Amino acid sequence: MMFDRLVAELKREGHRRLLVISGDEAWSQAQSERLREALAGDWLRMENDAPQALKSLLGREYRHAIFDARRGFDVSTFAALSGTLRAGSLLVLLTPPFAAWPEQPDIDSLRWSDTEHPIATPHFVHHFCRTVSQDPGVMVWQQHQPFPDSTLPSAPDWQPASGEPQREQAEILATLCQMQSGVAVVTAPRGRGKSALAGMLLSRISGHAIVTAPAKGATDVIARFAQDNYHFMAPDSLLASDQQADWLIVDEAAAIPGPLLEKLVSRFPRVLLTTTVQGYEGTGRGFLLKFCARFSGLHHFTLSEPIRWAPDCPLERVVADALLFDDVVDVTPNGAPEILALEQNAWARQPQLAADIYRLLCSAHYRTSPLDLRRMMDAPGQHFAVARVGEKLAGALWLVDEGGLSPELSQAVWAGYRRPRGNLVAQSLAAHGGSPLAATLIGRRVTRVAVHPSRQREGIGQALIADASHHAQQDYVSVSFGYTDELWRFWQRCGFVLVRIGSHREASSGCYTAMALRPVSEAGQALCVQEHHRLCRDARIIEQWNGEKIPVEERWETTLNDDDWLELGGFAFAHRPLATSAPALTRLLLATTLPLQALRGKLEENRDDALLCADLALQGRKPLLARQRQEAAQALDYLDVERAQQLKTDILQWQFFQ
Ligand SMILES: CC(=O)SCCNC(=O)CCNC(=O)[C@H](O)C(C)(C)COP(=O)(O)OP(=O)(O)OC[C@H]1O[C@@H](n2cnc3c(N)ncnc32)[C@H](O)[C@@H]1OP(=O)(O)O
Ligand SMILES: Nc1ncnc2c1ncn2[C@@H]1O[C@H](COP(=O)(O)OP(=O)(O)OP(=O)(O)O)[C@@H](O)[C@H]1O
Repeated sequence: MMFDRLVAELKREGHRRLLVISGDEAWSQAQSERLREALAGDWLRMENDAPQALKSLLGREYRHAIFDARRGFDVSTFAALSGTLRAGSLLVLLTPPFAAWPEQPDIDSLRWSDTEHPIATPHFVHHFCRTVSQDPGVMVWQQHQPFPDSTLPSAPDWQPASGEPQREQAEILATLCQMQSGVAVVTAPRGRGKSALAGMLLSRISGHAIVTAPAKGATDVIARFAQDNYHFMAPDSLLASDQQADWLIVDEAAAIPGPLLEKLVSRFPRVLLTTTVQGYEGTGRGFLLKFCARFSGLHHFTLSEPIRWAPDCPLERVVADALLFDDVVDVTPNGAPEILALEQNAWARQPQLAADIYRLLCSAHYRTSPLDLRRMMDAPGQHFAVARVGEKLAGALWLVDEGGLSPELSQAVWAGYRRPRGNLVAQSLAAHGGSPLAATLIGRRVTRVAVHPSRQREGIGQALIADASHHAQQDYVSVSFGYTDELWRFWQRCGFVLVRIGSHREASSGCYTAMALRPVSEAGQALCVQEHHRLCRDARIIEQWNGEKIPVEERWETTLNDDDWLELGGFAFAHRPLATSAPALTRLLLATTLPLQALRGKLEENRDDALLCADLALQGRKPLLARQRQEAAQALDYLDVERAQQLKTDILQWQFFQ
């Protein structure tokens, strides 16, 4: 009965609330089941094992839900779930007993910590428990304790929206209806009426319009408001078709891969994109930073008043507090900054400062999500630095330890036999570079760096990086970033040397991945020189593969050297990828007159894999690659059989790694 009254009160006020049930398995299960029986609703139930759940939650609505975080806490899905709940809903969160929780391994950590087994996440758990315990809007029900007092000061009655455009919606509609051409974007947090607005636009225009979205089920609200003018097509079939229309409407645009979206947008005279701006993956802010930045005449609108629920909703507030969704960049930090290095215990000792680091990185980086928050808080090997002006942040830097693999494992990574999790740059140096021992060196990778927009180009970024390199007890500082000329200029100014450019554009950013090093020790210096030299020597071939100009001094050579022999051994006798070995293979082909059809077809004639397979009567890519490896072995034997056999014996040893 008590819950009936609570829910009736929430409905009257238009609010939703969080109920945390914390106790042992049997007790918390029993309480959640009792609640479910007592209250009518959808009672959507989720736990950590639903990786696809997040996308399916955008644009939907439910009454009441249970999130089971007892084994793992996927906070992005938790936040997404909270956004789907209608006014008058409870979100029930099941957690372990608070006293045991900080030490309990969290299976969600397997997604963001490069450890073999799940780890305990004490910093996050303390932060979360502190947040919910201090928030009067949250009911925390602990086993062996009475149900908490659930009363809050009474809020006014809520008037749900009538169906007519709300004030903010009406203003945007008026502008959109006048728009002759161009791209408009509407961003807002959850439940502000973005989709309804898109539907209202459709019902008001006379021309033909197409709606697209990552999932059709998520466009119900648009369809409802669009009346008769609703024509949905999935993004890929729309791209494949030659459909024309006066308007293209893209709902949840940030969840569509950038390059696909770009092609779609360029085909229609008027485009409306809507997207959620809240920190979980695949959503908004990054979309604005990265995708929308390329349209000069972009019209950007925002909606701030919630419509799915009333303003000041207790559930919305606690989720934003727990996941640090709110912005900090509005305040300009004036004055000379002081650089300060911080370790992970800052989350316990100076939680406000640590939270500000995350917020600043979020506001500047299109990919920063709650996964990063959890990684920053509890994954091993994380370090930070800030440029601080009083209590405010002008810049923040996040670094992670890498490398230090055993020689055996590093060689196995070089040969392509092993690819353990983590160590992004350190492993890449071994897997794609010239030195089988590269991953034994110790590096510190810059995961993210950001300077407050009003304080950029003052040398703060450079000072943060210089300080990190100065403290480092290691061989090098590294960075992996989506290549743009501006960013590369920054890294160059920070003393970094380019060592690798990826062979594929990243789907999310449309950029090639670049890796660069700033050597610290002598061993780091030697590795840096070797890899940079290799890049210069191979640049011409890499450019042919990815069609991009590589910003290094090209030093193409046609003859095979010792590095090439090793590389070719790795390709012929082990599992080095073709793209990595392509420059050395190109030189190998120049050194022999053997037919080597599978290699020449690919590297000299640039033939499609399918055609090549048909010509050579091979059943697909795997047999083709096996043939290419055989041909490389044959050519090495032809050039110097003794050397080739010795190389083969050495490299084959590396697979017997325990
Ligand atoms: C792994 C990663 O984090 S990669 C992504 C890096 N971060 C981002 O892109 C977030 C948004 N950007 C930022 O926060 C900042 O612009 C940063 C971190 C890239 C640079 O920080 P700042 O403090 O602005 O750079 P700083 O003033 O130290 O620049 C040093 C030099 O780098 C070069 N540089 C920096 N920014 C730029 C730019 N936008 N265009 C061209 N050159 C640049 C310049 O040569 C500059 O020296 P100058 O101003 O005397 O010509
Ligand atoms: N003007 C309106 N009158 C009546 N109901 C409205 C109005 N605008 C929006 N709604 C309703 O409010 C709810 C939230 O709207 P909508 O789904 O458009 O928000 P959204 O910002 O797209 O949310 P999400 O990011 O969660 O998808 C929906 O149930 C929708 O039907």
